[in-house]
Amino acid sequence: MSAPASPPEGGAGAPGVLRRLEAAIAARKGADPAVSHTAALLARGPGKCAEKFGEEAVEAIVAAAAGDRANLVYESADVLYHMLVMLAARDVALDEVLAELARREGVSGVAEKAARKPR
Ligand SMILES: N=c1c2ncn([C@@H]3O[C@H](COP(=O)(O)OP(=O)(O)OP(=O)(O)O)[C@@H](O)[C@H]3O)c2ncn1[C@@H]1O[C@H](COP(=O)(O)O)[C@@H](O)[C@H]1O
Repeated sequence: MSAPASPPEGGAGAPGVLRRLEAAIAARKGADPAVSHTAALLARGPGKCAEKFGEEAVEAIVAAAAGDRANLVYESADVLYHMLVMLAARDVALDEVLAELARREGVSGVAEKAARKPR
């Protein structure tokens, strides 16, 4: 019997911490908003979750523009958490996003943009 084909190096999966965070967020759906920040956010609806993601992204942008490395790391963690909450609010799995990234692997952004332009 021949050996199974090797998966692409590194695979297309999320690191454990992102997987655990996605599961924690999913588990908070319908939980008591008084004891869970995630539940409180989800209870306010997908629009509010998207708005919070935008606010956190701006905070990361400010840190990056200021060259505040420590704050950029901190705010980027907030961005990732709030992105997962926003996705959960719309029932989009992290795997769907990762599959899109995997699909793009090896496709130059410059070539992709050129292909989109009308001929
Ligand atoms: N990773 C996070 C995480 N990152 C940031 N935050 C919270 O996100 C909030 C962002 O602060 P803001 O002041 O911007 O938001 P806010 O307090 O809603 O203020 P307003 O804008 O509403 O005035 C803070 O309360 C942070 O504690 C997080 N809350 C939860 N998690 C993860 O989610 C898990 C479940 O948390 P709970 O849902 O709270 O049980 C935790 O174990 C963590 O792993």
